[in-house]
Amino acid sequence: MDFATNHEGQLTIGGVAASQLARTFQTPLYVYDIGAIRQQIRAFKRVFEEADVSYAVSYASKAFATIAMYEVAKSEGAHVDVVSGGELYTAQAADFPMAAVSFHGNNKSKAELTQALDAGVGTIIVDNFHELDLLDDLLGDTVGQQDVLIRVAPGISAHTHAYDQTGQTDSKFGFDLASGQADEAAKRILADDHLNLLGIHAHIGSQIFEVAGFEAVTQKLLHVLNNWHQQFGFIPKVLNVGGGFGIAYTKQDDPLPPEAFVKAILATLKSQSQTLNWPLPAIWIEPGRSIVGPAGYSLYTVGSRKDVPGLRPYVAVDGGMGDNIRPALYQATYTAVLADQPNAAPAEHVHLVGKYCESGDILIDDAPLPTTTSGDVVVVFDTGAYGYSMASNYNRNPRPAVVFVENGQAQLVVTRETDADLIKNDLHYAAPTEQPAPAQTDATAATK
Ligand SMILES: Cc1ncc(COP(=O)(O)O)c(C=O)c1O
Ligand SMILES: N[C@@H](CCCC[NH3+])C(=O)O
Repeated sequence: MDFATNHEGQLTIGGVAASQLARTFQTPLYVYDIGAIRQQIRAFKRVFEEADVSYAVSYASKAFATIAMYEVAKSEGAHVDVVSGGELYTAQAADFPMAAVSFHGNNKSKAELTQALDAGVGTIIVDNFHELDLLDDLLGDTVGQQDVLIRVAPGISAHTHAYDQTGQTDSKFGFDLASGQADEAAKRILADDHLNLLGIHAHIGSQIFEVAGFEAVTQKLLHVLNNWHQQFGFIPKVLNVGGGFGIAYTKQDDPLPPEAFVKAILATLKSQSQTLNWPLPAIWIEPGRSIVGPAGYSLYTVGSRKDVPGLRPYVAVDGGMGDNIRPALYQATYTAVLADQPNAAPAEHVHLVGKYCESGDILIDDAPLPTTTSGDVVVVFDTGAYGYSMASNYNRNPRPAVVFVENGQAQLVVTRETDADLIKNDLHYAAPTEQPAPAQTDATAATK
C-alpha cells in the first residue's frame, strides 16, 4: 500500500499524523484524505475532456454519503446519484444542485418519488413498470416534464463477488432486455407527455478488475439505443454505463487505474460511432468505490489479546463489524499497519478482530503486524467506500466520527454517536394495567 510518513516515520493522512488524529478525535475513527478524492474525480473528468466527449462523473453516493461529502462532490463539479429519500435529503441539506442528481432504486416509494419531483432532481433512473405507474400518478396533473433514463439488466455478469453483481439477467435491478420489457418501457415513456427519455442506464457490478464487461455493456447499450432510434425515431442523449471500477485492498489485488475503464468505454463508443446515424450521446459514469475507497482510513486502538499455543493470536481493536461489515458480508480483505511504525517489519501474523459479540467479527483474518501492545493505533487502509455508509449500531455500539483532512488540516464532519443517540428513538413501554392471562396451549395444558 502507498502511504505517506512524516520525519518521525509515522503514517500521515492529508499531512497529519494518524496517531495525532486518533488522540484528537479518539478511535474508532474514519479519516478521509480529501485531496485524494479530488484527484480521482479530476482524473475521471480529464479522460472525457481529452477525448472531447460530453460526460457526467456522477459520484455513487451510496459508497459514502454525508453532507460534507456532497459538498466536496459539488465543489469538484461532479454529479451524484442517490438511491433513497435519505441520500437525497442529505444532498439537499448540502445544497447540492438538484439538476445534477440522478435518483436510482429498484423500489422507489411514492413518497420518495414525490420528494424527488419536489426537489427537482435532474434525472430519475426508472427501474420497473410499477415505478412508471407511480410517476404517471404523480405527474398526471402537472405541466412539467421529468428527465428519465431507463435502467436495463444487460445480461452481462461481472467477475466479482456474487453480491456485487448487478447486470445479470437474473437480477432484481432494471428492465429485462431479452424479453422486450425494456423496449416496452421505452415505447411507453416516449408516448408520455410528462416524461422525457434521455437514454439508457446499466450497472454491471462492483469491484470489477477487467475492462471487458464495460466494453460489452457499452456495445450492448448502443445496440439497444440504435434499435430504439430505428423503431421509435428516438434520439438518445445519454448513455450511462454505471460504476464498479475496482480498487486494491491488498497486495494481491492488481486493478487498472480507474481512468483506464473510462478509456476502454470511450474507445468502444468511438469504434461503434460509424454504425450510428445519430450524434454520439453523452457518457455518464457512476463511480463510488474508486472515488472514496482509497481515500478512506479506519483508525482503531488495540485493546485485548488472546494467545493460544500453536494458534494464530487474536488482537482485538475497539471497532469491528459495526463500522466495517465488508469482511463479514463479502469476505473482503484489507491491509493494516501500526500508525507510528507503518514500515516496521511484521513480527507475527494475527487475527485482527473487533469487539462485537460474533465470531465472524474479524477485520483481517491474517494480518502481518509488528508486535502490538494495548494502546497502539492500527490503521486499516482503503475503507472509504461502504464502511461508514454500511455501519450499524450492533451491540449498541455508537458509530464512529468522521474526519476530513486536507492540506495538513483536520476537520470533524460527522460527530461520534453517543450513548444518548442510541436511545433517542426508544420509547418506554407502558404495559396495559390488566394483564391478560397467557393463553394455554395444548402442550402446556398436557404438562399440568
Ligand atoms: C447503479 C449503481 N451505480 C453505481 C454504483 C457504484 O459502484 P462502485 O462503488 O463499485 O463504483 C453502484 C453500486 O454497486 C450501483 O448500484
Ligand atoms: N456494498 C458493496 C458495493 C455496492 C453494491 C451495490 N450495488 C461493497 O461493499 O462491495
